[in-house]
Amino acid sequence: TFLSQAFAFLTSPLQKCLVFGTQCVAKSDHSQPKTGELAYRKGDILTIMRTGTGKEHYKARHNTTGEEGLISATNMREREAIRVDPSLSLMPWFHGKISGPEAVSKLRPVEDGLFLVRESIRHPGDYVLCVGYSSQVIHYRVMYQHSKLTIDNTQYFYNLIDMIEFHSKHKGAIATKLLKPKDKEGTKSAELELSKTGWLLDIRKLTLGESIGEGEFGAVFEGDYIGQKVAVKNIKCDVTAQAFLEETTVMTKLQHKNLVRLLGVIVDNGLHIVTELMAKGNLVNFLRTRGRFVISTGQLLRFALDVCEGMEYLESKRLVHRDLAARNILVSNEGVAKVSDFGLTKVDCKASDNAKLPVKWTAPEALKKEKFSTRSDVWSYGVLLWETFSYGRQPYPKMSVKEVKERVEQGYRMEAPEECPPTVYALMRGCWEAEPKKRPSFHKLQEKIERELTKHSPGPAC
Ligand SMILES: Nc1ncnc2c1ncn2[C@@H]1O[C@H](COP(=O)(O)OP(=O)(O)OP(=O)(O)O)[C@@H](O)[C@H]1O
Repeated sequence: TFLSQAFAFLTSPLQKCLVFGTQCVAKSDHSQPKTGELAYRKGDILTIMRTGTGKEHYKARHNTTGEEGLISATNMREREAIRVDPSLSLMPWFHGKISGPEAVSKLRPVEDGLFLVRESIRHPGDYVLCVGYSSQVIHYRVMYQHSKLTIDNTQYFYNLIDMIEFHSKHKGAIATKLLKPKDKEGTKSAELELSKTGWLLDIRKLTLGESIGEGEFGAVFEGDYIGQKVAVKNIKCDVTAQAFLEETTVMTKLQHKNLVRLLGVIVDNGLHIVTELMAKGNLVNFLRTRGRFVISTGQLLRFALDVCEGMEYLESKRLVHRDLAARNILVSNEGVAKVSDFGLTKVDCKASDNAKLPVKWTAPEALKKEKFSTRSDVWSYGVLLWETFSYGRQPYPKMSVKEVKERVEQGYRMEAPEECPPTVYALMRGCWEAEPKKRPSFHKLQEKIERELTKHSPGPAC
């Protein structure tokens, strides 16, 4: 509840200026459009293309019909954010380890096509698909073979989500199509929730292009979603997909010019997370491939300011990023830097698993006492400033993670990058104060960077 209170959110009408790509929901029918206007029904999702003739008018595209036309912003609302809710599940029909008789009792009264999946007790690691048919419950053993799942040794699936999807559309080797999931008590279908709130996109409208990056959990592809360039992360493993669902629900609450925007998700062949395309890739590669002869100090300051503004917004939502680093900053086609990768983002809290922490970026109190806060994000921001002004170098060069941990604890701090303005180095040192309270806020950092920026011309966009 504390999480949902923190995010009690947004069904307000749209008053502010809408940017390209914003998705909104129609508040009522508009079935008799005048020439040039777009027809839509209550609940339809529209994508803003550009501002129209009047202040409240926008050119928009209908997400289902693909038609374009003018709309009035007063008749639209922003898509609702999804509450962070641990009961949201991509597999609500998965009941874990329960026995056959238990499964049968859950499926009573038996209906044709009513189903659930359980983990086999007799064959640990295998699953059982239990389906109602002709007043009986049939148990199909799902075997794990060569890293894939199969019931009949002819159809193979990457994960349970895929298997259920397939048999909802085709009978295949089983007695009936899967018609109705029997949800586990206490779970809510994420797919239904995403669909109700307008965040579920349609795979038929997505065209995938080339691979543009490799994340820890899968490749990222360039794509097109009804005319908008997008980036798509596909997560095939269902357990990982479930974990990413949390990152995604956090992203539904965030709308800021310096945060990579979520456009929606697709549940098909695992989970597809669709975000705006950041054509110039991540900041580390961007800086390394261009270097100091191409990118001016003014441009570096511009990036630093962009990130700072995005972080100030996150702070205003009481969110802590916990993985702020130049590799998680992406650069748009227009050269705007935006914060991404909200995988570890949490409301101010203790870490639950610090084995995976990015040590070179993490504040000492977060490493030692698991105390994450906006001020520990400020520490990471200092390291990000260092990476930026050294044009994408690895921080604490030549030092091992263990060494960094020990020496930083004893007071060691990195030297200024070559040709770094002294005022910027002073900011880094401020971010690296051992005492979190002594570190500047993102607001203060923003003011200082803005002041510094007035001394440098930003230079041409790279
Ligand atoms: N929206 C995007 N636009 C353009 N490129 C992107 C986008 N998202 C990711 N990429 C590219 O793909 C790479 C991998 O991104 P991804 O977020 O999957 O990596 P990651 O940091 O390992 O994250 P995770 O741990 O969440 O998998 C990025 O470094 C970037 O180059």
